[in-house]
Amino acid sequence: MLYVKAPAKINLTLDVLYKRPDGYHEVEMIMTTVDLADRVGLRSRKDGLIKIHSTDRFVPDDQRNLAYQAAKLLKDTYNIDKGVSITIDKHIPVAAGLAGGSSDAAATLKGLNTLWNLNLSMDEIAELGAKIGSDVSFCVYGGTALATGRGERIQAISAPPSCWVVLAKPTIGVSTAAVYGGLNMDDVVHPNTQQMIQAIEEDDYELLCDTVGNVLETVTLKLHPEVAVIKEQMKRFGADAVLMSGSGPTVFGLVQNEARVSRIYNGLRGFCDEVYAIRMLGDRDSLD
Ligand SMILES: C[C@@](CO)(OP(=O)(O)O)[C@H](O)COP(=O)(O)OP(=O)(O)OC[C@H]1O[C@@H](n2ccc(N)nc2=O)[C@H](O)[C@@H]1O
Ligand SMILES: Nc1ncnc2c1ncn2[C@@H]1O[C@H](COP(=O)(O)OP(=O)(O)O)[C@@H](O)[C@H]1O
Repeated sequence: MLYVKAPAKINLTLDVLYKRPDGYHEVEMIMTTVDLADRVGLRSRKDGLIKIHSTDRFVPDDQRNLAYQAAKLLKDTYNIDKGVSITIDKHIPVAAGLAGGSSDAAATLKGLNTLWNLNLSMDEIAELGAKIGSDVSFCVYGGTALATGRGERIQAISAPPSCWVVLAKPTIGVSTAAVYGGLNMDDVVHPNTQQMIQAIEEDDYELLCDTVGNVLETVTLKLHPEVAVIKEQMKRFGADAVLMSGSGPTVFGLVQNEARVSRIYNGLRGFCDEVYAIRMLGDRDSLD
C-alpha cells in the first residue's frame, strides 16, 4: 500500500472578478495548505477496477468521489489496464470549504503517478487535476500560492508569517455551486490581493491580518446565519483575524499568542462540534 498525505487548504483572500460565459467565476485567491490532512492509501489491482473505501460515511464510494475521478482520468488518458483500491482515511471535514475532496484527488494523481510509473511532471499532474475540479491544481502543488483563472492557474509565493490557525466548522455542509450562484457582483467588496502578497513577502503578520477577505462570505452568511455567530465568537475570544474559508461554512481564526489559542479552542468547543487548532504547513517557522 502506498500512502499519500492530502492536506486541507484555507483561502486567505478570495476575490471574484466577474462571471465568465462558461458559467465559472474568474477568481483571484491566496491559498495556503494547513496541517489537517486525509491519508490516501493506494494499492494497484490487476482486474482494472477502481474501488473506494472511506472512513467517513458522508463520502461517496463510487464515481462521484473525486479520488475515483482522478484514477479514472489517468486510466483513460494513458490507457492503463490496471485498477486501484483507494482507501481514504478522512480527517478533513466534508463540504467545508477546505478542499478535502480536491486534495484526495490530487494525492491520488500523485500516488498513481508513482505506482503506475507514469513519470508525469508536477505541471502535467496539475493540468490533469484541473479537469477534475478548480481547486485540484493548487492541491497538487500545496504550499502557498496565488490562484487565478477559475482557480486552476497557480503561481507559488513564499510562506506566510508563522501563526496558529483555529478552524471551526458548524454542522452544515455548503454547496460550492450554490454559493457562487448566489453571488451578486454589484454587492462585492473586493479584498486587496496584491496587499496580501506584499504582507506575505514582507513577513508582515499585522498587514496579513488586516488584509484577509472573502467575497463569498456574505452569500454563505445569508444562507447560514450560524456562520456569523461563530465569526463573532472567534473575534470575542481574541483571534487576530477571522474569515470564512472558500465557500464555507468553516471559519478560521489566525492567532500568534499561544495562550490565546487554547482560549479560542476551548471557547468554541462549547457550541461547535468540529474545532481544530493547527499550523499552516508552509509557515516561516516550519521552514527554519
Ligand atoms: C470556493 C473554492 C475556493 O477555493 O473552494 P471550496 O469552498 O469548494 O473549498 C473554489 O473556488 C471551488 O473549487 P472547486 O470546489 O474545485 O469547484 P469546482 O468543482 O470546479 O466547481 C463547482 C461549482 O462551483 C462553481 N464555480 C467554481 C469555481 C469557480 N471559479 N467559479 C464557479 O462558479 C461552478 O458553479 C461549479 O460548477
Ligand atoms: N474524496 C472526497 N472527500 C470528500 N468529499 C468528496 C470526495 N469526493 C467527492 N466528494 C463530494 O464533494 C463534495 C464537496 O466536498 P469537499 O471537497 O469536502 O468540500 P469543499 O468543496 O467545500 O472543499 C461533498 O459533498 C462530497 O459528496
